[in-house]
Amino acid sequence: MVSVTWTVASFSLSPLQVSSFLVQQMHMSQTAMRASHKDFETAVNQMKLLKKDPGNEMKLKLYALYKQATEGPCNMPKPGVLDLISKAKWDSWNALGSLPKETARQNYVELVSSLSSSESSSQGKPGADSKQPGYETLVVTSEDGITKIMLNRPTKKNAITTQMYQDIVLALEAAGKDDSTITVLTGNGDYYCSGNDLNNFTDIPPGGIEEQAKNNAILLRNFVGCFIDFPKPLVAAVNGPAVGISVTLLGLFDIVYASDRATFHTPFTHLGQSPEGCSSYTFPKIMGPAKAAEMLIFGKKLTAREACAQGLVTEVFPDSTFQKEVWTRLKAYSKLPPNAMRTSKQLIRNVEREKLHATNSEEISALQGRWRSEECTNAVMNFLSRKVKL
Ligand SMILES: CCCCC/C=C/C(=O)SCCNC(=O)CCNC(=O)[C@H](O)C(C)(C)COP(=O)(O)OP(=O)(O)OC[C@H]1O[C@@H](n2cnc3c(N)ncnc32)[C@H](O)[C@@H]1OP(=O)(O)O
Repeated sequence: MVSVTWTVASFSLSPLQVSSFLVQQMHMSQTAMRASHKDFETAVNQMKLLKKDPGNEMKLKLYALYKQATEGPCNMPKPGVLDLISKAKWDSWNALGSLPKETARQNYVELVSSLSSSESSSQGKPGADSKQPGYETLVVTSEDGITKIMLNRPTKKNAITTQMYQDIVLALEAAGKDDSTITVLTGNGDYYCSGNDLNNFTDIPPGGIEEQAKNNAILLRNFVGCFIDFPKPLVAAVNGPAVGISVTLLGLFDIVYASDRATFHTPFTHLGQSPEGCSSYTFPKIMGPAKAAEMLIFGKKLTAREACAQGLVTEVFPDSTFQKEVWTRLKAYSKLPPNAMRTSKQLIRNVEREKLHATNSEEISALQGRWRSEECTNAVMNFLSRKVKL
């Protein structure tokens, strides 16, 4: 896939953001020393050396300032509403109005300088997203007969990128074949997972939205299929709030342990989308049709205790002892005879394996329609431009 992104001073820009910050930028440096062309060039080169992605919002600000500094006020025709990326670029640049080139240059230089210094002062600090060799955004460890797959984008609430869907599939395939007896999925940081990374929708291939919907459908079918066919006991350790696909998939796990800080939210309608992860089948079966409808159609958010009362969660632990209690319990389970556990899991899954795959296909074909809809486009744009928070 060729991703449609903008590259400004080495960063690809794929965001949707109309920021009031840009307007503030107009006034920010009117009294500051003017940056020379040389300072500007140095800042452009400095951007190439930054190790950490500064985030979409910042990249968008830099894009607009760069264009203003090099070309002056926005002179392009306004793109159509469905051309998400071009529209976001246009909005950002246009918001700078008649900001003089020198001021834009100065603001760009100051912004890059603040990014460079915050990067050097935060190096090595805990809490930042870190990369493990092999996987971009997962930490996979195997110990005491347990393979742990930890989502590792804490600063983005462990939102699942396209790369991450693929990495999770690879990690599950490897875990299914390794020596461990149990596999656990969990999250790093305060969230378990905030669901699909909505920026995935801004990565538009040459074939446009149609091709994007087809690619997403293939990705999702394979991803959910891996959970349906996973051969060993699969446990979710839900360490914090869970959103979207990270909630729907829980119906395919064998055990779901949750911290009492966790919440369970499936805001599909708000996003102009429809349920996935086989939840249109598993949720009504687990909690009954009325409760399932309230979650899947109306986006009702459940607390951990409510989710437990409705059968989606196996057991809730106090957040302060969550890790200790869960891992003690799992270590004990991991010593049980592995083949007997696998056989029991297979017997349970075989009863409905075909039904689950059929549900996966049906949900994905409904979603393909949703992804092409204006409801979905507008909802994603709203989130990425921060007009609403779910
Ligand atoms: C291709 C296959 C598709 C499969 C279909 C899947 C469907 C779903 O999963 S639908 C659910 C999608 N998820 C969401 O709609 C959640 C969106 N996120 C939020 O509403 C909020 O971020 C929050 C409630 C999860 C957390 O709010 P808050 O505590 O205020 O933290 P921030 O919003 O500041 O988040 C920090 C940082 O993380 C970014 N982020 C969080 N979640 C997502 C996400 N799902 N997609 C993209 N980005 C996300 C957020 O934008 C912030 O980034 P920066 O502003 O750059 O710091």
